[in-house]
Amino acid sequence: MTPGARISAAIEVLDQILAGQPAEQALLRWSRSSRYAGSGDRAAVRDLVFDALRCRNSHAALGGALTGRGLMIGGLCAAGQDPALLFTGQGHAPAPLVAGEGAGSAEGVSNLPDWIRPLWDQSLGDSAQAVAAAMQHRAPVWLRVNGIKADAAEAIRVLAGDRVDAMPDPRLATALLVTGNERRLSQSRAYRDGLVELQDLSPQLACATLPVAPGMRVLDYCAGGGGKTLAVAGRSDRLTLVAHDADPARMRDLPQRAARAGVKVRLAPDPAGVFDLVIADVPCSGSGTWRRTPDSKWRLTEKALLDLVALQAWILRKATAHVRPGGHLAYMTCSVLDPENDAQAAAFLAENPDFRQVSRHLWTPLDASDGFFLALLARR
Ligand SMILES: C[S@@+](CC[C@H](N)C(=O)[O-])C[C@H]1O[C@@H](n2cnc3c(N)ncnc32)[C@H](O)[C@@H]1O
Repeated sequence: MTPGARISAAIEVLDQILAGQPAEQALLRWSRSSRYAGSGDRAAVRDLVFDALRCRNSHAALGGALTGRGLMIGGLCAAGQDPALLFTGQGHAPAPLVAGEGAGSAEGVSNLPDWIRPLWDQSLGDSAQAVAAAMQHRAPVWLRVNGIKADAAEAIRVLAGDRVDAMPDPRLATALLVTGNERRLSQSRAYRDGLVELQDLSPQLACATLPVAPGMRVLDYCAGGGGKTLAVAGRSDRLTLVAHDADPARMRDLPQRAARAGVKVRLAPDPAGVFDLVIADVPCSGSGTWRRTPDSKWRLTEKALLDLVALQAWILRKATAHVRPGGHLAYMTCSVLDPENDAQAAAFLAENPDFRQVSRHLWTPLDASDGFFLALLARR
């Protein structure tokens, strides 16, 4: 596909998304109906669509309309390119610009939904603007080195054998930043053999602070794909790892991932007994990951956020029953919003005087990567 044809495709997909279709669904539909598009084309169209969603309001303002076409014109203007060079009407390129298109200004335009801005500012204080600005850019790809199988140097060497470039990070010995050929990763030997897993730096930093020691019993109460279970597994020997999720289908890939990582994880539809550490990586707004899922930024509603906060409180109540006296509860979200983070932890502590807060941390793109919150709570 020519660059112009890719823009036409992105316009088509964005129009579907603006009409209410989830981004992944709209992209899938387009790629199914566009068999001529190669993998490079599909990746390029996806990048154009996600870039536009990250900066939806400012690109619409620059382009002159909140439409697929307006967003693409605005995106080119924001990148300092002349849209007229690609909007030629030739071949599969979009039609030439008309008066007013590409002549707007994005001065003072925010790329957060209006209703969330006061909450964002209150939650992030002095860093609110800088974090919002960071959310307008693509997120880097991070890997976690599986300490059971390799160290960082070995993982980098094996990745390089498959022409995937990665570099270590001074903040964490197990974290690697992918610097080249990330699309080859899933086919690489380092990934297939379980030397590395995809995991953002911020949850890695959070998991690295959890109190884990040989022989401990750990329950991952909202295990999903098992990202946190596996991060903890790499930290110590002889751990008993139990994974639970209200929706067992979410744990579908966990046995295979665990086998690849060389660890044993027991899936528990109905966990019993008490544990030294219970991880509650609860469903949340995902506001810390809006660089990766910009569509969800525009889909989140006040009502949905309230529902999530209520669900988080309910899950905490259930998970608490599994924390042994003297044990820990690790409450995690990939959100930067206070009602899901400190306010939730404070409400829990007010209801549960037998718990105390040991520590809390909010990571953001300013000091780590995605927005991620951890409150570590100890049972007396
Ligand atoms: C943020 S995701 C977990 C991601 C996972 N820990 C990982 O690292 O891949 C939250 C999970 O909580 C699960 N969940 C929702 N309600 C729950 C409940 N009441 N009890 C336990 N898990 C629940 C969801 O099915 C979802 O898989």
